[in-house]
Amino acid sequence: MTASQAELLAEVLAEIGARAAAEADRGRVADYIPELAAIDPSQFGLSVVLADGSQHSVGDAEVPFSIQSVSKVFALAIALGRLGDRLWSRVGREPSGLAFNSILQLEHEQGIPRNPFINAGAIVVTDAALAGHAPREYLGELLRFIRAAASDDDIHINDAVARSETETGHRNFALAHYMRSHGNLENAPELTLGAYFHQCAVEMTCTQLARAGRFLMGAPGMPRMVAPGRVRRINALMLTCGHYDGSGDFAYRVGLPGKSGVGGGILVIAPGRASIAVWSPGLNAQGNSKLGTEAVETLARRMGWSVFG
Ligand SMILES: NC(=O)CC[C@H](N)C(=O)O
Repeated sequence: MTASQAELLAEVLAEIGARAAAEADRGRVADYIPELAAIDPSQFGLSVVLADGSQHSVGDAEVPFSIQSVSKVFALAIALGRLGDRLWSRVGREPSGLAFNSILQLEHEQGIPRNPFINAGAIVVTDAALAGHAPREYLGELLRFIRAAASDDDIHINDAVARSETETGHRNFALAHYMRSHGNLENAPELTLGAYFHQCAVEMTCTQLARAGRFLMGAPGMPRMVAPGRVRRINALMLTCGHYDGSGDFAYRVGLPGKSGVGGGILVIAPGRASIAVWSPGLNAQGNSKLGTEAVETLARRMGWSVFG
């Protein structure tokens, strides 16, 4: 990065931070998971790791938050490592055009979820990643993967969040049981969901998450967790499916692969250039961070980082 680009990035981050602090309409915090309903919506953080390894942050970038569905990216990397392309007989690769927790398509499509990033798809991915192992072993592997990707051992699962979701996760239980009835879940729904809820309850800061995303940048010198061809495909799925029924809008506005979570975090990859983590707990109508989306829209536009040139 040249000195003038570094100057531009510093200017853009300061502008994004100031705008986020002043924003009155911050979206709505997810309240269907009681532990998340209590999060203060005034928070905002953003962190960027560049291809030269430098990291640049603004706002509450050191505050841990629940990464929720951003974890689906790491779970997918692990499941693909275990099963390879056999995974695609159990989950598709098409955008769903429906809410993250929708059950609608499963009946028409023989219990095969549209993609690995909607809840139904991620539950199948976790079920596949378990591959005969106990949830505790899988979660250990997931944490090892994330810690190695982030080069940071201080990343943990928040048990209170996992418990809170287990108690209220009736929709996810319905999805899991429905897929089990179609023979698309190998384990008992309670077992797979136990792993899934804990996976969603991983907590990270923006600085940690941006570092954990480095393996998806496809840039020299970054941690190599999966093969380059797989990195491209995970990015393709993030671009087309990473924001549920808001994926088209995110691609249009930001032009980069991204994966959101209902905790208000988004991991965004500028291939070859940057790994970006943004967090603001208030969500838009599709369950994606409102200020987070606006912030990466500004960042990508000002830095010229769209994958579409
Ligand atoms: N969009 C999300 O982040 C959803 C994840 C959440 N744990 C759920 O299963 O409902």
